[in-house]
Amino acid sequence: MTRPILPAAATVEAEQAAIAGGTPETDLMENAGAALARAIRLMSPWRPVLFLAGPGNNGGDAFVAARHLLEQGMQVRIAVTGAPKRDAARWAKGGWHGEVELISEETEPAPLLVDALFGTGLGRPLGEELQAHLMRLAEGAAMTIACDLPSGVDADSGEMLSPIPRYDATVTFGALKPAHRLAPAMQHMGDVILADIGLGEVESDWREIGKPELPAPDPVGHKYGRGLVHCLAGSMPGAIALSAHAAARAGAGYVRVSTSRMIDGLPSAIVQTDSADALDDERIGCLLVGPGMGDVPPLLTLALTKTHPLVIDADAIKAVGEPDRLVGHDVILTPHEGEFEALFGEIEGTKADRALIAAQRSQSIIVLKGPDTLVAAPDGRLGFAPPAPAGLATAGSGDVLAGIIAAFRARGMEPFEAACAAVWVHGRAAEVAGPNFIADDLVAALGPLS
Ligand SMILES: NC(=O)C1=CN([C@@H]2O[C@H](COP(=O)(O)OP(=O)(O)OC[C@H]3O[C@@H](n4cnc5c(N)ncnc54)[C@H](OP(=O)(O)O)[C@@H]3O)[C@@H](O)[C@H]2O)[C@@H](O)CC1
Ligand SMILES: Nc1ncnc2c1ncn2[C@@H]1O[C@H](COP(=O)(O)OP(=O)(O)O)[C@@H](O)[C@H]1O
Ligand SMILES: [K+]
Repeated sequence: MTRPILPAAATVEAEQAAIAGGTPETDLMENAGAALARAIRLMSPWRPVLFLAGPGNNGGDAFVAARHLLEQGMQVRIAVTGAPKRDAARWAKGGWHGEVELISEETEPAPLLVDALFGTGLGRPLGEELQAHLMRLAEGAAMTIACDLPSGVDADSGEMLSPIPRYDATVTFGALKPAHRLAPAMQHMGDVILADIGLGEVESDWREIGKPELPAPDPVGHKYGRGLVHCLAGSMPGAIALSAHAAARAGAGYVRVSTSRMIDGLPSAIVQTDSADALDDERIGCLLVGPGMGDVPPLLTLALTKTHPLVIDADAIKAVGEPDRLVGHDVILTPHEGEFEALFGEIEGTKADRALIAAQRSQSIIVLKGPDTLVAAPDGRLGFAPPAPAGLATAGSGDVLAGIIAAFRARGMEPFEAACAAVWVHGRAAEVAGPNFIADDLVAALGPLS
């Protein structure tokens, strides 16, 4: 099961629904604080802890967690910004019988810092002084954990309203928030641990992309049944060669490239053809256009005259012109930010909003790439990629991703599922490939993952 992701307002709605269903708010906070304490014990059983508690319910969670840890014999201190402003937080503070410090220059760091200043309720940047205390106390700690979100992060956009330290872990409740999987905040989260606090089954069209279930080869199937990927080569055939190779290693039964001249270095198993008729082959499970296309827009036009499922990448994205040209086709588009803006212009909102609006306008699956890749569907589904190595920022890695998507689509996966699965496999291939890999190494890593 993949982990649900909810924007801040929807999190509050889920919380309110649980309360309306008979779970008191204080029970939710008790569960959150107990889960935070359990995570702390698992990660660092005996380090003395300093909790920083803010005025809202994020701070309330800290008082509950501190009580649990003290009962378990740990050394715990708690330092606050002031008095709690919320009923549940006041209740939580009432259950704490230890000392309470006021956060100031005098506050001594501890080996383990837990930041429970602000969570989903952060409405503005931290005051300068508080922000400086947070940084100083984080620097003085051997390990840092954020309660729900690092304080300073906008839960929905992943923007940092104030600078924040890098945390070893973030413990969140009920559902992930978009910021856990959006740059720049995501790089500061460490491991993101999701705790069940009694909200029940959280329904959301937004989910973290998890390990996919790929279709198993039919024991009595043939190569076309395993998926025929057809690639259109353009003026720079090296890129489509990478895509074709990736498609083959990602389990397509047959990979073919339309090219007017032989491409060197492609495995012999990949068929090269200059026959125009090859494109009318009804067995084609996915047609890929764009990698290395160069300034040859008729290639995209040609692809759009066919009814095969399409992956449109790289130069071909810029050649689309108007998003509604894609309506009525079965398309997965794989833009990076530059290609996205070239096709869709400037769209207001968070990265999540922009990807969903683009999916609506083009009636296509949008794979909006970057360190925080998103997969958006016109029906509102949104997949958030788990973190992947920054080494993916290397020439040709996008071509490899396009080839994997085409293979999974040709293998019969539904377009949104195929794109999500490919993004997951691409990220794991980068982990397997180790440091300083080149795009060809990603291809080599695909076999066991696909
Ligand atoms: N959802 C759930 O199911 C559950 C949620 N839980 C927990 O609740 C958290 C959300 O709690 P929350 O809504 O009280 O907000 P929170 O983040 O504590 O801060 C708001 C307070 O800070 C203030 N304030 C804001 N920005 C500020 C700034 N820059 N500088 C100074 N002050 C600032 C703001 O007051 P203001 O001054 O704006 O009136 C307000 O008083 C959530 O992250 C999770 O940990 C769990 O308990 C269990 C169930
Ligand atoms: N810093 C990063 N961390 C993780 N993944 C990244 C990072 N930068 C880029 N990527 C991924 O690498 C791939 C790059 O694709 P693209 O920009 O099309 O490059 P190219 O055109 O060189 O193939 C995308 O899948 C993108 O999500
Ligand atoms: K926090």
